Amino acid sequence: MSYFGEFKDLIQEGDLALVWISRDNIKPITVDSKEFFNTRYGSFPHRDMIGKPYGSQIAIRTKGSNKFAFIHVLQPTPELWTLSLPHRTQIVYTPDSSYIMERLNCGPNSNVIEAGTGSGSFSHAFARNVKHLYSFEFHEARYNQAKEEFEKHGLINIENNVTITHRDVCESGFTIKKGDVTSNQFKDDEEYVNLEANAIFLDLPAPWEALPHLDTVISKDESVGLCCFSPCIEQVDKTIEAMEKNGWINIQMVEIQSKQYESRRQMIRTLDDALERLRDIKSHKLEGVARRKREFENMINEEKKLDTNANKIDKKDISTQTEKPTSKKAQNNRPIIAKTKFNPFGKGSRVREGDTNFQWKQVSKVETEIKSHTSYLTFAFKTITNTRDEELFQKELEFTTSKPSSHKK
Ligand SMILES: C[S@@+](CC[C@H](N)C(=O)[O-])C[C@H]1O[C@@H](n2cnc3c(N)ncnc32)[C@H](O)[C@@H]1O
Repeated sequence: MSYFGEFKDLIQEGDLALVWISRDNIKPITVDSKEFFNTRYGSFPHRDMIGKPYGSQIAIRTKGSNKFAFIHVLQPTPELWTLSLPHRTQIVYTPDSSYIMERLNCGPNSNVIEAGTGSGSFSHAFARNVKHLYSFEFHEARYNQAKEEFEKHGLINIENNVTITHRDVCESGFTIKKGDVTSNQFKDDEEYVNLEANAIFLDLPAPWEALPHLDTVISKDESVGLCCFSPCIEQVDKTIEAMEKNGWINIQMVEIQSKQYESRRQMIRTLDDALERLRDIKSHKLEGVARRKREFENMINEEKKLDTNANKIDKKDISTQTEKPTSKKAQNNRPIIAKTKFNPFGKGSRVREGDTNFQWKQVSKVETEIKSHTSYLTFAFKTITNTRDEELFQKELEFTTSKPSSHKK
């Protein structure tokens, strides 16, 4: 089983762990007892994490204050990796990848082709769920980075359920043979890899160029699913044309719009509330005008008094005596206005959500920050061998007809 799919209880030296700072700030670390995880709130020693269960909260005292700063140390999963990985390209996020795997019937018997590998976001999700992933990337640096990462994460290991190949799939197709730049370990008598793919995912700028190469590497005896991931509708149009030309059927285009809803109560505001609010604003306005007038008159009076006194004192004392009323002083003279009672339109004292003195209705609030790379997903299916296996069919028929029907009385 791959490292990403292997659950462990305790954090250990050398582990790849994900540090959760906030929902949109998750950082990967390799646990090393001599290292620190630095944040703007302070440094978290890795040694404080070792031996603690995954999911633990680690706290430190913040610099120069008596407060605490917290992080949580989590075990990597494909979903968390997607949120924390170093981006080398645009990536596929979980709302899309989970839907695609479901539509392509991915499971423990699936052999999947993925092109291109990019940042390996989707590769991690595929690797956990399928029998074998064949991933292709034509950018040399990205191929090397992804290969190294897959090895480190245990995706390319003894069980070997991921193969990554350096290849331009539009030009050279998907066949993997001895001598190719690939992570595949060929046996002595092996010349080719028999891909027998039954699910294909193409995240390429021109999937219509790669599509004609698929027939030689897909499984012949079952329905094979294909999904092309393209941001522009013009690309979708070209892809559909190529799918139809190459015998792919049941073509359907889908776009995932992921939204999260939060259920909460909202106060019901009536017309009477609105009228009361308007009266409130009007009275505040009048109070304000009267107050400012009073403050101005006070200031003039103070100045007059000071002028009279100034005639009686020495010149050298002037600087200490001529202090005009400051705004602070004016503020101190301000009449204390009684705190307004709650108004249901915003300002005023706070009311706890659901307070039984008010009326509430149930609403849903949309969270806008869910990450998803908006692209069109074009699905199609193909079965190469459509001829009936007569022998198998007869056997099935005999078996079905020989069974006593549960409907017969
Ligand atoms: C958008 S990224 C894929 C992101 C990936 N699905 C993920 O979730 O991280 C597209 C990748 O396809 C690669 N690519 C583009 N054309 C290719 C081709 N003809 N053959 C192989 N890889 C190709 C690019 O180098 C790039 O890394």
